[in-house]
Amino acid sequence: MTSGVIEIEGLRKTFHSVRRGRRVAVDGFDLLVEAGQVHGFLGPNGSGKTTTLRALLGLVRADDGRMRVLGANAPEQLPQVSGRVGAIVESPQFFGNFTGYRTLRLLALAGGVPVNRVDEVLEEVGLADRGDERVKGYSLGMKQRLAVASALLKRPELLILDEPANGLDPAGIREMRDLVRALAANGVTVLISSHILAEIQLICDHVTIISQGRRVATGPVAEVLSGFDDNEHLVRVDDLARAEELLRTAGLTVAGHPDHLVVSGVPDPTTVSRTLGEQGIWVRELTPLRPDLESVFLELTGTPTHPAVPRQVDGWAPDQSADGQEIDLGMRGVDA
Ligand SMILES: Nc1ncnc2c1ncn2[C@@H]1O[C@H](COP(=O)(O)OP(=O)(O)OP(=O)(O)O)[C@@H](O)[C@H]1O
Repeated sequence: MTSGVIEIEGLRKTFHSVRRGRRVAVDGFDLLVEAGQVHGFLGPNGSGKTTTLRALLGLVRADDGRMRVLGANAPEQLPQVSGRVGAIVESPQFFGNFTGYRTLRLLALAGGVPVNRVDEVLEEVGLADRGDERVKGYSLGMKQRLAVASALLKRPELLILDEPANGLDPAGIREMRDLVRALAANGVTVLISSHILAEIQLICDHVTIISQGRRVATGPVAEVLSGFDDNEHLVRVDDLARAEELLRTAGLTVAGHPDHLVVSGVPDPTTVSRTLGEQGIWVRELTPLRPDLESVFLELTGTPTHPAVPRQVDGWAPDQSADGQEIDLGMRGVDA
């Protein structure tokens, strides 16, 4: 097994409820997060992200699979490493009448953290000048940052954030992004779950995509995207019809649009400009069309996975062992 900060192999979790029956939330899922990564955990609503994180942190019992956090078997050995892990997996609840400073001070005292750390974390999350205000006056973004501050009290090596941008306005999302980048620059490994694709693309260097409880892609963001690059180019010329005919005659795949053409399967764009230029058609625009995470995500998660056909993109074989034992590490967020 590769050594990572987070290692999950073959995680399975099925919920049974009288009202909703049997629901497979995670179906043989694998995840590897290595030191120093800002790793996006991406998937549509209900794809199993929160269940995976809750199982990893011992907040819900896994049915099957092997998990390790900072080398410790999860959840049994989590107490050995919990001081090195910060996690916000469920919406933190704060006392509205407490100030941000008082909230963190209480948490620091409860966690055996020196109280002078409170000012440092307020500074780190950009709340230094708002720490004396009551939490009930905070915006959602400020509350999220206060939650991150609480998770940073212990100076964690690993920070796990479940949907940190959820409900934030664009300014709040930008603040969260800057915060995560600053943490990563200080050497913190970060795992962020989200369904906001653009955010993952902007913040993360690595990504794992989950669909229906299964991993459908993983790797460096650029690599995951390049696997979906059809070498498409947008072409603008004055005589679209003639250009289309010439390119087709040259054996290229062309899609016509009202004011441009899209030529696919052309690694070298000079093929297009030469083919057209030789016939006196001058290219006004020739732009590569790169796939973004959004289109990759739709392609990967838009097709239902078949239970019998694993769609993992690399060679991890799920290991069927180690039953989870429920341990609450108090990492549900902040209960001040
Ligand atoms: N406690 C539970 N009891 C029953 N079913 C559950 C429970 N928790 C999650 N599920 C189901 O498991 C599936 C995965 O849910 P999960 O919350 O892990 O997905 P998610 O990817 O985090 O989604 P979201 O982005 O909406 O939070 C869903 O179908 C969900 O309804």
